[in-house]
Amino acid sequence: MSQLDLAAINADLGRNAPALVEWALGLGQPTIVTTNFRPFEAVILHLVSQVKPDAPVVWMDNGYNTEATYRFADEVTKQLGLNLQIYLPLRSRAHREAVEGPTPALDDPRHAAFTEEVKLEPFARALRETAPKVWFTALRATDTAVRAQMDPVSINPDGLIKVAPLLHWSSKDLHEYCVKHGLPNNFDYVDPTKGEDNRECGLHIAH
Ligand SMILES: Nc1ncnc2c1ncn2[C@@H]1O[C@H](COP(=O)(O)OS(=O)(=O)O)[C@@H](OP(=O)(O)O)[C@H]1O
Repeated sequence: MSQLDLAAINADLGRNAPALVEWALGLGQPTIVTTNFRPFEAVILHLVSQVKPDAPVVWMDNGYNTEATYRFADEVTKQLGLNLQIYLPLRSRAHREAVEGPTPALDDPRHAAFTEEVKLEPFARALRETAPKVWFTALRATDTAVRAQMDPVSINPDGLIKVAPLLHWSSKDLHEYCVKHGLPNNFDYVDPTKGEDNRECGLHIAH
């Protein structure tokens, strides 16, 4: 993997999502797609599952999703026949809230531990158990300032190849893809670890 010419791959395929997906899957390496089932997630799930129907789709269900998100997760999983692998926090939401109360606010010192418990630890566990060499996300340059600086393909210090085929897509592009392919969408999405939009919670930065 160390021989990959990232600059050439990004230049040649970075703005061609289907070709980038084909290239990454063509490496023949263990692969995962992560999704939080936020708006437009059906696009990355469709792109990958069309080429590799059994690719593990990893979802950390933090227990705080909206009913619409749970319904969307079930609908898109069924429609695309996804190999969905759900990772849950080690403690239930009911247990946590009974002893610690509701979700801590962003400026609460307990917020970091909350994020670790409901998102980061389950993801670390998912990475250990699925041991991917290729990791697809639907990160977009417009999400945050950090993502605006990213390349569609990068390699983390552990050698994991991170692929973001939709990095340069607009919401209009994503919407049109959904319409063209008859894909469902979900706009009623909240992430309890983020108090505001455009905030990084450390999952993809840490990996
Ligand atoms: N709960 C959950 N389950 C599975 N995968 C998840 C989850 N939260 C984040 N992600 C993956 O990380 C991508 C970035 O999401 P976030 O912006 O929420 O996370 S972070 O700020 O990087 O921590 C996010 O981007 P998308 O691919 O667009 O969904 C996912 O790939």
